[in-house]
Amino acid sequence: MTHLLTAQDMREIERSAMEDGIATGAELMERAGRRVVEALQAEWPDGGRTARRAIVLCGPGNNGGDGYVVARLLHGLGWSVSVHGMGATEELPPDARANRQAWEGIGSVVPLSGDLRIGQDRPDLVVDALFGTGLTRPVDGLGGLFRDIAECRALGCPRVVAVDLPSGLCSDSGRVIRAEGTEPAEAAIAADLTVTFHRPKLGHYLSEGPSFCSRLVAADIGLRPEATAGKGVPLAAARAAALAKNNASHKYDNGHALVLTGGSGRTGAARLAARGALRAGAGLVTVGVPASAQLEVAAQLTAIMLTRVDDGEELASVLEDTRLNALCLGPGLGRDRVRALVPVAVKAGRGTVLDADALTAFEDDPAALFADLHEGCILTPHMGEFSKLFPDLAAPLKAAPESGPATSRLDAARAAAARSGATVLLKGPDTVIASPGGAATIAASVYERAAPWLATAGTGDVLAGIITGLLARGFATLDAAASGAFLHAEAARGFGPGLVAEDLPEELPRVFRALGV
Ligand SMILES: NC(=O)C1=CN([C@@H]2O[C@H](COP(=O)(O)OP(=O)(O)OC[C@H]3O[C@@H](n4cnc5c(N)ncnc54)[C@H](OP(=O)(O)O)[C@@H]3O)[C@@H](O)[C@H]2O)[C@@H](O)CC1
Ligand SMILES: Nc1ncnc2c1ncn2[C@@H]1O[C@H](COP(=O)(O)OP(=O)(O)O)[C@@H](O)[C@H]1O
Ligand SMILES: [K+]
Repeated sequence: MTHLLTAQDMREIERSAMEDGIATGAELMERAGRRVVEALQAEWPDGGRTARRAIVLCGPGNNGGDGYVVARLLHGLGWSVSVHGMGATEELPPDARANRQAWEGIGSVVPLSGDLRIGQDRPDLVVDALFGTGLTRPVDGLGGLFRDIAECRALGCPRVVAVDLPSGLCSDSGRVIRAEGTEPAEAAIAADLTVTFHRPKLGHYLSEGPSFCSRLVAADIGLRPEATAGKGVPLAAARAAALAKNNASHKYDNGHALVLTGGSGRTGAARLAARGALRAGAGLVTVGVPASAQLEVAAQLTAIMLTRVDDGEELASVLEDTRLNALCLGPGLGRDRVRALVPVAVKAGRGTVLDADALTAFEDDPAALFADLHEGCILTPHMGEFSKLFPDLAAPLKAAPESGPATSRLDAARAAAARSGATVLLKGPDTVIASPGGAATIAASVYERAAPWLATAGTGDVLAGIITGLLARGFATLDAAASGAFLHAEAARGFGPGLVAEDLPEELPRVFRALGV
């Protein structure tokens, strides 16, 4: 399982490797530079040409130090290399200084100026080794150069390789550190290939990170895997063994999910959720309908059952059947039904997914919702819904982050979980999931797992249903949310272009089979 690290985690791992004599800083830097060169050779094997030209941009810290190693190695491979560096040699940290001096035995270091324009030179490659995990404030005075690089890159030349992290990006949040009023494109360098070391960082997966990294390689620099134990946030995955059904089980062993719907004409969302719950493997799924929608829903369902739930009292009486062990409220529910049903549902103490209307209906008084939430509850907002329930936590995500580490979507989800007492799943290509105790996971549909066809109406309803189905099957809360988000994205990837929400539940059997369930 891949764990995403913070910059602090990485510094600790590096420090303990040096203390334990696993490697010196100089060795790690040499390996880092070498891995970058190997990765770019593997990425662009068209390098048979002899007269290749690279511009290497080196910052004032150890990221710059990696850059001087890359410059030296490319030179050794016959590249024509020009190096533009920040800071005076004697002010660089020791390993970076030594590598700059080694480069100065080969070529010169031109002081980096914001007036540099690579368009005139047309290099084949730009190596961005300005800033990595140590960026703490907006990059000053290089906006023109960054724009120039972006414009040339858009024309197909040069290729840009980022050392560890695209400069300007915050390693912990994936957000571009920039002054209010500046554009991300003038505050960070977008890369074609990003080569990071040991393990990916949170910033490679969150927010703008993937679009600035483009492609990500995590290269081994000889740090021990054990050093990472207990650190980082796992990427969500699903386990075949947990998803398999016991051969001796009967339907009630796999739980009974209840999905509440709104009135006539707005039952599609709950039906999508119910289908998601059924395909996720719940033993039974029932839709709770008001009188006005009974015929409409009955005409549309077959394997899914139906029960009348007109008000809170009826819901309480339906929930006397303790075999109903997982509830889903929100998709298409309507504000009035939310107010009537959500308090009853939450007080019943079952695994409960609250989505859509069940969140926004509490916009005026989120505390009224939070008062009754318990550890079996999962809130599944997208950013708009999140902003309504947690406006103060959403605000820093909307403002330009002027210092690093910047508040991340993960920080916001963790704070929301702690405040609400429920697991919070904040949706997006970088879905973050946090439980009230602080445990978290990231279900990212980025890089080779991109699932852009999920951006269509109703897919969130299916996600709520899949998670409800897993809760019904007995998955622990965080696991249900994480596995559900993973399966949902895999279903979208499996179906591919043209996906609409209805396709997602029907794709799940193929996802299970591919996982070896
Ligand atoms: N950890 C590991 O295991 C390994 C790490 N390795 C490499 O080290 C990198 C981390 O190095 P790092 O800590 O020196 O930070 P880095 O990103 O070079 O920047 C810090 C410098 O920039 C400065 N500075 C910051 N913001 C600025 C701004 N806006 N404008 C101007 N200056 C600014 C800051 O100055 P200060 O804030 O101190 O004033 C400081 O001088 C990491 O990304 C990886 O590439 C590898 O060698 C292999 C093993
Ligand atoms: N570009 C994207 N890449 C990956 N997943 C996405 C993308 N856009 C949306 N999604 C996912 O699709 C779902 C959309 O849910 P939501 O916004 O609630 O839509 P709806 O309310 O129409 O069902 C979420 O699971 C979200 O994470
Ligand atoms: K960099």
